[in-house]
Amino acid sequence: MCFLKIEGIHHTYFTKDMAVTALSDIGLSVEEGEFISLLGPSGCGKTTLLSIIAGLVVPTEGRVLIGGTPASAATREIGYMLQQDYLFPWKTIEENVLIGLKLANALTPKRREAAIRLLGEIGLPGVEKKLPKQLSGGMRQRAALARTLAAEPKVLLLDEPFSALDYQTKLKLEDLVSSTLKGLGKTAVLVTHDIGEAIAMSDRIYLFSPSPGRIHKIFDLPESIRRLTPFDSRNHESYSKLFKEIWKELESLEK
Ligand SMILES: Nc1ncnc2c1ncn2[C@@H]1O[C@H](COP(=O)(O)OP(=O)(O)OP(=O)(O)O)[C@@H](O)[C@H]1O
Repeated sequence: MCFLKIEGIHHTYFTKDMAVTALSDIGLSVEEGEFISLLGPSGCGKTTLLSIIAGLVVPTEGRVLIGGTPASAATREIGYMLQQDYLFPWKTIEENVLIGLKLANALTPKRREAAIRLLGEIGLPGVEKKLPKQLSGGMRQRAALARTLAAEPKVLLLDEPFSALDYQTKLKLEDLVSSTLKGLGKTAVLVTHDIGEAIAMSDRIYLFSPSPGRIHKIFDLPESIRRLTPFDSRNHESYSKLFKEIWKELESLEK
């Protein structure tokens, strides 16, 4: 069933002395539990589209539906995970993880218990009373994931969440995020510059072209690679072929 629907999105930013059309004629559908990636050259409107899905930017034209209802920033339907973890440095990990629920006046003992359990499940047992500065970069991103999931969003928006991490930590977190989201049946949209990451994590990749941002090509990943973990996908026989195909398309866009 189509869960996240993006219809006829067109967006122009108006500044004092000019207008920049960031997106034109964007339409796509994502089923519940699917993981898609947005890939493309710098400035092709990937972040703008995420902000529109999150309800943070109102598009000039078009609309976003989640489960048939217009998306809005005012609800807890959407979770955002960014390159920086944005944990509050003076709050403990537990306080950070629960902050979204607290602000939304939705913190219950059951949800608190579930959030603490989630911290354990994603490899952070016993860190609840620690401050962010006492954790490594990878551990902080795990805590950021727990904070995002604690609010029980229906759709997760991931804006280059691994790009500030060292390579080994990034590979580990790709596997962790993928298995956690699959386990919970969450729908996710990832923005990345990393072709390998997009292949390893996605069910489908949307390659954007710039000026204005449009969907240039869609890559549906074969079932044989989709059912693997991101790490194993990188070792699958069709990985290199897909990588080359996407790389060639990207190069043609930058000419
Ligand atoms: N607030 C803004 N005001 C004016 N123009 C903007 C604004 N935000 C983005 N743009 C312009 O819109 C276009 C798309 O930008 P956007 O950041 O969405 O692209 P992107 O694909 O995410 O880029 P990158 O990969 O470099 O992060 C660019 O031309 C950018 O300069």
